[in-house]
Amino acid sequence: MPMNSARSGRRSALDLPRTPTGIDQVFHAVRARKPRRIVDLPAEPRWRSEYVARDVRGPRMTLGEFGYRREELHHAHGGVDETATVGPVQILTPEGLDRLAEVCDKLEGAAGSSRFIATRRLRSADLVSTFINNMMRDRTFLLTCSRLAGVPLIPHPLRIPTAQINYFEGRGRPEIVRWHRDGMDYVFTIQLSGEDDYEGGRFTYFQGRTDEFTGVTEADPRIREAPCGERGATLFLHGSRIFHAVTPVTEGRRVTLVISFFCPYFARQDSNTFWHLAGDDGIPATIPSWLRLKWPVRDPAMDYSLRAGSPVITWEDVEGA
Ligand SMILES: O=C(O)CCC(=O)C(=O)O
Ligand SMILES: [Fe+2]
Repeated sequence: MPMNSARSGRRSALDLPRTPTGIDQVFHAVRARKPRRIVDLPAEPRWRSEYVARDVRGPRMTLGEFGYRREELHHAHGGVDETATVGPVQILTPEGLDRLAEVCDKLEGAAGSSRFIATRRLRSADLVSTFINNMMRDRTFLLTCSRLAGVPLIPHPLRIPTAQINYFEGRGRPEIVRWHRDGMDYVFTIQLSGEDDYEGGRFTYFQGRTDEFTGVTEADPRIREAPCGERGATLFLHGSRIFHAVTPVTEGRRVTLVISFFCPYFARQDSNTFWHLAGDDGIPATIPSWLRLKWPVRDPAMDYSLRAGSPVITWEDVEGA
């Protein structure tokens, strides 16, 4: 079993609030503001394909191990999309990680507060950072992510949620990630700080179906902690099917980059909902993105790659490892 049970901090993990749903989600959508644009962009190092680590492999859990039945999962290309978690793995070389951490540090001033899921975050980081944009659209990086998840992946065409930097500091109001499931299906979280840099900040998840989460108690052994303390630790999560949260950072500073991908072949099964997105970005910003996601296409790999400004990744590419 790749992940350890959360012994320490289990109590505080379940004390975390849950992301609003239903009518509360609509209130968030009405109040939420479109992500800010920053005018003075910091100078950045150049992204290089060599920053992608070689032969990235890690422990994997299936959605079956979370209680999902095969018939509930996406089927395509003779297989089942059943990867629940992979990792943590080191997806970047030490130098690549240093450069990415530098880039994310410099963007902190542009982060905005939110009470929806993560307390302080910068949405659409790839629209302001050429480094992150190029990293996410690098064919070697995309193939590495696709092979970890087992399906062809490109950056999500919704654009605003596709690259989010979360910042946590242990002073003032506690900075957390509420219990939530992501709107996104294919989510990689890269730790840009190491556990020596902060206290708290545990990545906690529920190893059960999302419809079993309500009413879960502190003693439930399915509340677990992912061992993501190492700097650079990258965890893949089938985000829409797994409840997860981050406990408050009580001291120091924790920074993560959360990148969300899209499988063009499963475009119709994409798990995002309009109100989940609008809860974070507001209604006006969500409408055009939503149309771009839902508009039918003829050739999914090609057409969605155009929408996401990404190289094309096909099933054949994933298999040709
Ligand atoms: O910062 C983290 O470790 C996880 C963040 C997360 O789950 C999210 O932003 O959706
Ligand atoms: Fe999340």
